Amino acid sequence: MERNREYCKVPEEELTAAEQELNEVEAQLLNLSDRKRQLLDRIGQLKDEILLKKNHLLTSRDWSSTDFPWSKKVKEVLNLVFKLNEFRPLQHETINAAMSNEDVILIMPTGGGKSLCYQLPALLKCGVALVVSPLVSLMEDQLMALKALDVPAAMLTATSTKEEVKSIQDAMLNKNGKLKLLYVTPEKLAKSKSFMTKVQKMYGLGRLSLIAIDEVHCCSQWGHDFRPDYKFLGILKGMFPDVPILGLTATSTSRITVDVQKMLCIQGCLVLRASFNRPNLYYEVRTKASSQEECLQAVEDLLKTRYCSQSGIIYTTSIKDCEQLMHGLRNRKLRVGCYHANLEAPLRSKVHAKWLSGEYQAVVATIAFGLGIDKPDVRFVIHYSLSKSMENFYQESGRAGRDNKRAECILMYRLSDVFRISSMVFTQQTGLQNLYRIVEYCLDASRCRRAIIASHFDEAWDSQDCNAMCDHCCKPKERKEMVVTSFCQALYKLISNAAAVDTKLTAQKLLDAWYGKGAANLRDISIPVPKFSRETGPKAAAAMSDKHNIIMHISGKSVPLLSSEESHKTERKIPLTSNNKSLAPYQKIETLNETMTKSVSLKTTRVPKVEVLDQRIASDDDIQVCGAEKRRSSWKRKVIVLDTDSDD
Ligand SMILES: Nc1ncnc2c1ncn2[C@@H]1O[C@H](COP(=O)(O)OP(=O)(O)OP(=O)(O)O)[C@@H](O)[C@H]1O
Repeated sequence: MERNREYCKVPEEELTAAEQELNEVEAQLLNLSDRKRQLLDRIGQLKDEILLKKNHLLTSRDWSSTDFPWSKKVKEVLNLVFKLNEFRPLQHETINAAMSNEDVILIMPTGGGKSLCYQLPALLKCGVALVVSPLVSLMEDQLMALKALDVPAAMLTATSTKEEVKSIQDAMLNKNGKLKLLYVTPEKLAKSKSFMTKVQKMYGLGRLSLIAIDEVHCCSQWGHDFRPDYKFLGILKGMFPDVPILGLTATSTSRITVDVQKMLCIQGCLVLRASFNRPNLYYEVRTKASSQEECLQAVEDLLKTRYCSQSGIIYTTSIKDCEQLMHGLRNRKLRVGCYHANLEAPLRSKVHAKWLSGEYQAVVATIAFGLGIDKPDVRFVIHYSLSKSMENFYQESGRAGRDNKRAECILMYRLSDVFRISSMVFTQQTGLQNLYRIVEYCLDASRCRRAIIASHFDEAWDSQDCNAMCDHCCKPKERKEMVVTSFCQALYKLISNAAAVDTKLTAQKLLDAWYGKGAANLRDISIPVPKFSRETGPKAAAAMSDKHNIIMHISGKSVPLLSSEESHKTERKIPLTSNNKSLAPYQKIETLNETMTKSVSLKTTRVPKVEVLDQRIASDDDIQVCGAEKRRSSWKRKVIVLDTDSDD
């Protein structure tokens, strides 16, 4: 009996001891995991510091010096091979950095002369430079220009013949080969193992002189042009650590640049950024009429008077618009051609050639007409509807005035185009965000257009820099600020009313109801008719929807309004019209019936953020603060500025 009790005591004691030890181990684990977290944080910080230090060191070097061992040769090649007298801003710096085997990201506006920055070092260095370029047509243009200068260059694409591939691969590995530049698409690099093996061999022979990556912003998901195959380029630095990488782009915000550095594993590299200001470009935003006829008339007037016998481009959003506008203008006896992705390549080349020769005054085009356009005397670029992002707009409008003479960039804005484009872009990761930046550019009724562009690209701006080269600085409008609380409440109420009676609500119907027009069951007599004109109404509505973080998604003609937090979750619930091909993948997810696909039930959408925001903007103090400090935070979105056509 006694022995038994003793026997029981042993496991009890052991259990207590084990539990105690477990507690101690857990406490230690907790301490260790705390320490692990601290160390990881610190390692991250130290890595950042090292990168920053490296970047400061790189940035503080005088890259424009003419005392580098290769400086004399650089000047000679510039004059004798490229037949140029002087460098343009940042070209010399980039070339010196590439010659020093540093990785560089060069951000230089379109037409600034980026190609020379890798072509010239490629000629000076031993071996072959690999140039990654996104478009075959771009590569062809480059090869043509290099051929004219007698520079040995070649390109490899998916359509290169076996013989071409063989002769290029031989040239890559031949110690005495003359080849200096090899253009390839990112797809070729990503998908052709045998080609990558040849590049590795070339590297082994010390013949890979540098890697230039054109349109490098395509690496970043934050960019407007993300290309999945660019992701593959991330392995290059690891494979060829001592070969300098030169990333080139015309458009990159700081966020995109950091992302690109990460993707390419060249964090802390030298970043050279040329000014985005194109002093010779005049920027203007015009209100676009609602009828097709009036829009055509407006473009006709511009082409026949202001731009009479001048050359230009008219950008449209869709192929259908492009063709319609071209026919409309031709019917009005204007010499225009159209250019879009659905045309066969020979036809596109023909249109391009006719435009270059002056046979066509303008090309009506989609964004397919862009990369590689190098006509110096483009005097106007008209955006027949807004672009999908500031980056797109800047790049497209930047095709004007490459000869540095005055040229004009006119954007025709109307609210309904915002709806159309948002339906095209809302499935893209940053599609709506990007679109709203350009909407802000259009809606801002007083700020210098160039200042908006500069701030978008994180460039310092002085109000004197514009030199009256935008519609606002040229003719400053009287500025009026309004508190939009009551307007938000009015719109919210109208939307709620429509939801209550389960009625479809289009943007037009919403505005009609606000102005006391349209279907009686959508109107609300308790809501005062706005005192500003009907033309200003859509601007105000769009300004509020954006500035108050209510995002408009369009599906067919319905306009659900969502708070930004909810938009992501709710996006997939938005039913789609069957004719909206770009959104087709989501249609598979949808189980909604046909009637639902034609109308978005407002009950399923979430609007109430308006009220929350309104409470916060109810104080006059708040409004003054945000008026004085517009960029401070989301609270900047409290006041909208309306056109002077408002009578209030
Ligand atoms: N230093 C220079 N002096 C005079 N002209 C130059 C100089 N550097 C480049 N150019 C010319 O400027 C034009 C544009 O150059 P390039 O095509 O390299 O520009 P880019 O920056 O690549 O433009 P995009 O982004 O549109 O491709 C070309 O006609 C080129 O010959």
